[in-house]
Amino acid sequence: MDRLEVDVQDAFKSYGTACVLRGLSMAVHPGTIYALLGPSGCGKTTLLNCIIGRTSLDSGTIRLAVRRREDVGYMPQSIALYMMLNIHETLSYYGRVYGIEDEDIQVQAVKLSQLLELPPFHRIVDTLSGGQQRRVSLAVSLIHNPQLLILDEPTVGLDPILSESIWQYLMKLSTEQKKTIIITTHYIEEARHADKVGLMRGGILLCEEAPTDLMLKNNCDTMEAVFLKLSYIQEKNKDMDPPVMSSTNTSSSPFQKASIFKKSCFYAELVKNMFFVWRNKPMLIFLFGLPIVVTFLFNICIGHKVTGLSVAMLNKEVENGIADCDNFHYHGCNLSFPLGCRLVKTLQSNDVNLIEFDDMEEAHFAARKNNVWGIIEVPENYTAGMLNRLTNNLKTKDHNVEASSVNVWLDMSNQNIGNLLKLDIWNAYNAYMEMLYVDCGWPVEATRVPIKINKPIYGVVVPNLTHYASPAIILLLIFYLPMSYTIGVLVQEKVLGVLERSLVAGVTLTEVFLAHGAVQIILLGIQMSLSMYVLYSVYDSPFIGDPLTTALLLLLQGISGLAFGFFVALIFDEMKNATYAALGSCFTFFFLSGMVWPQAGIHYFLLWFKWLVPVAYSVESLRSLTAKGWPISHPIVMKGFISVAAWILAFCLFAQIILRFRKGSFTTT
Ligand SMILES: Nc1ncnc2c1ncn2[C@@H]1O[C@H](COP(=O)(O)OP(=O)(O)OP(=O)(O)O)[C@@H](O)[C@H]1O
Repeated sequence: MDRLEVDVQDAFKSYGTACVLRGLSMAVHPGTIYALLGPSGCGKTTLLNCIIGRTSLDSGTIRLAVRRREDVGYMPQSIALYMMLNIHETLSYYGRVYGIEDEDIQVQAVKLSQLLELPPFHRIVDTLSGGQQRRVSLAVSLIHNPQLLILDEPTVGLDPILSESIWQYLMKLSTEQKKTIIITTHYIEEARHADKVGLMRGGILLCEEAPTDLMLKNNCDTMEAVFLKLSYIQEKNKDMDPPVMSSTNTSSSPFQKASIFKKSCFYAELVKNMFFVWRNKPMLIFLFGLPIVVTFLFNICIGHKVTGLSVAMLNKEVENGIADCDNFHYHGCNLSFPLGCRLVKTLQSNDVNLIEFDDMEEAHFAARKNNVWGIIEVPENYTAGMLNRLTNNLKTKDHNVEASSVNVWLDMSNQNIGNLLKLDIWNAYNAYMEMLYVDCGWPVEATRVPIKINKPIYGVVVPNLTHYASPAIILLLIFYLPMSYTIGVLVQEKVLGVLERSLVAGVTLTEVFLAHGAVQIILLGIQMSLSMYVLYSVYDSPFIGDPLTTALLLLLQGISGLAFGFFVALIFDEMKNATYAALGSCFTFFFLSGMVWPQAGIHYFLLWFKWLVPVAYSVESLRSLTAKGWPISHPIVMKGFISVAAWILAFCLFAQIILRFRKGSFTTT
């Protein structure tokens, strides 16, 4: 029996309930061109996918004379090229994936360029015409001079002259170099050039013969006529003896198991990723610009004193309201100066915009119209009441308590503004009272609340929200930037079919992840430095910890973002779904990270699930590192490191599980 280059026996393959290959057998001899013809949807691509190991058969066997992926050249139906690379980089990438030395790639690239009339090497693939891209795609499948060539519709959309020249080249390859070529095409007449034609319909081969023999046997002048005749016969007999799948006859991968890490593939991926980043200038600006813009905006917009808030003022103890306050001498133990005016002056010096009202009804109306954030009413006998209260202390009568109380109504619909105003009013009261006590030579301590807040153990006397939230903002940034970049790049590679093409060529997902990770770590280092510079140097967020430990925690957090992005990219094949997943997780992580509100205030039920958030423990850890200067051995800091490391491992494990579930959908068997 003749040795076969490709031998397919009783192949069955279904997608769900649709049976695409139904007991198909096919024999391809070495050094020949085999044209696989058939209508759209008859299963040609599925058959080729099974041959090259992109997916596996449900039943049946595929035997190849070649055992290594490097001996197969595959051109998919879609263009499946990296659009950002130029022609030379594209050919070099695939050449390296196949383990060819750079000098040999150069020689072969020049040869293919002449044969296929490729545009100049420096041209970026994205700028080429459809026909030019198809020729580059064909050159990619030939760059390593493979023994077996599998071409899925290489001539589709090409002009007849170019199609003819490609056929001539393929014929030369098979006759002179004894290469075996399997080619699918919709252009049935083109198949006359092949040594053997397989007419496929409804998942089976109607016949397998030399084109001239086929036409002779069927008494037809054209291949089209043969195909029509055989299709008609099959249609008539379709109910007779449908092929039955043998459950015992299962297929295994036709290729030798390759190692999961090859230096050449890693290097090819690494160089390709670097070119990708370098070519994509807008993306680069975004990647480096975003940390700067976010950290600057964060510091500019958050945690600052709110000034200029308007408040309605009804000062009933002076006849002409606030204007009268200017008529009194403010300083000294001047008890004829109405104390309400002291409150007014202190509030004004604190940038509260007091708007005078004579009538309480009007003041409320202004609050309802959102013109003021609250109303302050100083009673008619405020000063007398207050002095009486100060003098009589415990013996103060109720009417004096009433007279010495300033009434305040606040619009608390905005918690922050309401609380800030409340604080302004408390502070103004305390300030004017203290000043009065000093001016009159009374003991100042007597007016203070008898609780002494001493120098803080950590942090500053007046902490600010920016300092509190900065560890969360930097960690979330460092998590999300690599995550979104990874999702963007990998899902795009999947959509374009380039990831599959690389996997078919022998690249493993481990190499993809490591090469991608290596480039990401460089980007991450720059992003981290930029964010830290803005937060800790330009804006002076508290930093008394060890910079190296801090950088290590941030780096690990970045890698966990990268692993999460990889995991999401494996699950979703469409960009929009991956984006939804990223956005959904972003909001969840944002709230549970304790950025807006301390984690201790989160509902206890959710607190049980805090460990499910990859940034939850690291935020506390980073805060302790930077603001408290605790070492890595401190349990709180250590928890952050353990949590991030565990998440990296967990995401890698989840990715493995996804790969097992999705085996055959975009990974090679
Ligand atoms: N991953 C998949 N999941 C579900 N159905 C699929 C999948 N891939 C292919 N099919 C279905 O299998 C059938 C055969 O598809 P295939 O791509 O092999 O046909 P084809 O002969 O190559 O068609 P064409 O000439 O148009 O490329 C089609 O009905 C297609 O919808």
